[in-house]
Amino acid sequence: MSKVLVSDPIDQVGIDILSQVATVDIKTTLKPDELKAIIGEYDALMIRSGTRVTQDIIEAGVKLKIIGRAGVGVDNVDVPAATRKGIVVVNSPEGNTIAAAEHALAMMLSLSRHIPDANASVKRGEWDRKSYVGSEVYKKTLGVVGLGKIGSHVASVAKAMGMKLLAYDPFISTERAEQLGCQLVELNLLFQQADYITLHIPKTSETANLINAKTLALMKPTTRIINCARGGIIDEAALAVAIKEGTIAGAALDVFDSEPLGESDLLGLGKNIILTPHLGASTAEAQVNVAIDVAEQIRDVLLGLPARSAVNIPGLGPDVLEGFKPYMELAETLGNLVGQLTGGRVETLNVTLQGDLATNKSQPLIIAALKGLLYQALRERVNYVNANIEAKERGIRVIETRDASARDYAGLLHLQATGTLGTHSVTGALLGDKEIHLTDIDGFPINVPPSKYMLFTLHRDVPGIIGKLGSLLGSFNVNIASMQVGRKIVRGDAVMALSIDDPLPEGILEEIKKVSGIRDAYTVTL
Ligand SMILES: NC(=O)C1=CN([C@@H]2O[C@H](COP(=O)(O)OP(=O)(O)OC[C@H]3O[C@@H](n4cnc5c(N)ncnc54)[C@H](O)[C@@H]3O)[C@@H](O)[C@H]2O)C=CC1
Ligand SMILES: O=C(O)C(=O)COP(=O)(O)O
Repeated sequence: MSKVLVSDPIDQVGIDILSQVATVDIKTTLKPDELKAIIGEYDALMIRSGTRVTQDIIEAGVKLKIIGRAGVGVDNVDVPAATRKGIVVVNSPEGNTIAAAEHALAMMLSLSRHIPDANASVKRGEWDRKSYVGSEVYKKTLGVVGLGKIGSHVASVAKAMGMKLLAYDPFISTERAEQLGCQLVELNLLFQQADYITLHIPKTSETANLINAKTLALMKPTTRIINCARGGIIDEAALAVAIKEGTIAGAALDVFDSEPLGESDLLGLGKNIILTPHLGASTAEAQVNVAIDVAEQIRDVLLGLPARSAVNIPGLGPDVLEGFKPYMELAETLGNLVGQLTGGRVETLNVTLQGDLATNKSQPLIIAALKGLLYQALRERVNYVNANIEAKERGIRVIETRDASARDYAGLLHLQATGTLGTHSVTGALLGDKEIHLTDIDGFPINVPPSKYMLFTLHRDVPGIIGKLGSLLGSFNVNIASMQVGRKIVRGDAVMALSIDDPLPEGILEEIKKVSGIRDAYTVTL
C-alpha cells in the first residue's frame, strides 16, 4: 500500500479520501531536518503553506510521485526540482478563492474603520469614539494588482460597494477587465491614483519587492495597502517606514516575508496596520474544498491516473487530458516504437500531426511522444512531468510539422527519429477513436495494431521469405500471433510486422538477419 505524509493541518475529509488508497501519516510539526529524514518512505506529500519543500527534501524523497498543495500558492515548493525528478506538483486553483477574496475585503473595511483596535479598546473597558473615526470606501479608488481568480472576485464585490476600480495585470485582456468594471492601467499610475491597493499576484522573481521605497513614494498619503497574496511582494522595512512617516496611511497584511512573523518593524505601528497570521484560506468551506481537491488528485496519481491541476505538466489540464488520452497513448506507443527501431542516441524527433491532429494543441502529444521515446533509457523515471526536460537535457531536437490532410484516416501521427545509428519512422492512427493502429513503418504502408512483443523485418519482396522466417521462428518455439507485409512496389523492398506471443529468445535476431533476402530485423517490446 502507498504511504502519504500530511505535513500541515488538512481537513479530515481529505485524510479520508487518501485513506481509501494509502496509509496516511499526519505529522504537522516536523522541522526541515525531520522531514528530510523520513520523506524517503513516502509516495506522496500533502502540504499547505507551512511546509517548505526544498530541493533537499525532494532529493531525499526517493519514492515521491506527487506533492499536493492544499491551496493555491506553490512558492514554498521547489517546482523545478520536483519536475526534474518527475514528481507531479498539484494544487487547488479555486478551492480557496472566495475565502482569500473575502479576507482581503474584510481587511480593507477593517483598516478603513479601525475595527481591530476599536474592538480591543472596548475590551479593555474604554469607550473611545474619537480615536477611531474612519473613512468610507464608497467612491474611493481601489487598485487591484493581479486580476486573476481572487482579484476578480474582490473587484466585483468592491464594484458593488461603489468603488472605482483600476487594475494592473499584464496577462489580462482589456475586455476581461472591462467586464469586471476595471480600467486596466500601468502599475505606476495605479500606485499614484489608488486610495486602496490590493495585491492578488503570485510571488515570482518579477513580483518580489514590487512595493518598495520607490513605489511607496508614488502613493498618496491617504493610500492603504492590503496584501493577502504573498509575503516578499512588499519590502516590509520600507513599508514600516512609509507608514511611520505618513507617506501612506496604512496597511493590512495577511502574509509575510518570513512566517511566522516574529520580530518585525511592522509591529508597533498602532491602528494603521492590521496583521493576521496567514488566514486568507482559513475558512471551514475553503479547507473542505482544498482538502477534497488535492486529496482526490493524490489518490488518482497513486492509482496511476492523471491529475486535474498539475502545475508542472504544461498544457495538460483536465479538459485536454479528457479528450486527448487515446491520442496521447498513440503518441507514447509510437515514440516508444520509433525509439527502439532507431536505437542509440536520438538527436532529432520530427513530429508530424496530420488531419484532425493538426491543431494548436500539439504540446500534450509531443510530451507523450517524448515520454515513449525516452522509455528505453529511463524506464519508469520518465513521465509526463519530466519528459520535456529530459529530452532537452539529452539534446533531442523536436521539430513539429502540421499537415491538415490525412489520407484514409481522420488524424495521423507521424514520428521520425534520427540518431547516432540511423533514421526510422512510424505512423499511427486511432480506429474508432480509441484503437491504436500502425499505418506505416519506414515509409511502408501497413495496418496492424501494436502488440507487446513485435518483430519487424526489412526484406526483398521475393517468394519464400515469409516461409523461411516462419520456420526459423518455429524452430525457436516462437509463436506468431499475426503477421503483415507492407510494400510499395511488387518485388521491391518490403517490411514485415509480426506480433509474437513472447519476447524473442537471445540470439535469434542475428539468425533472422542471416536469412537470404532479409536486410535487417528489429525486435521491440511495447
Ligand atoms: N492569504 C492566503 O491565504 C491566500 C493567498 N493566495 C495567494 O493569492 C495569489 C493570487 O491567487 P489567485 O487569484 O488564485 O491566482 P490567479 O492565478 O488566478 O491570479 C493571479 C493573477 O496574477 C497575474 N499576474 C502574474 N504575474 C503578475 C505580475 N507580475 N503583475 C501583475 N499581475 C500578475 C496573473 O495574470 C493572474 O491573473 C497567489 O499568490 C496565492 O498564493 C491564495 C489563496 C489564499
Ligand atoms: O492557497 C494559498 O496560496 C495560501 O496562501 C493558503 O495558505 P494555507 O493553505 O492556509 O497555508
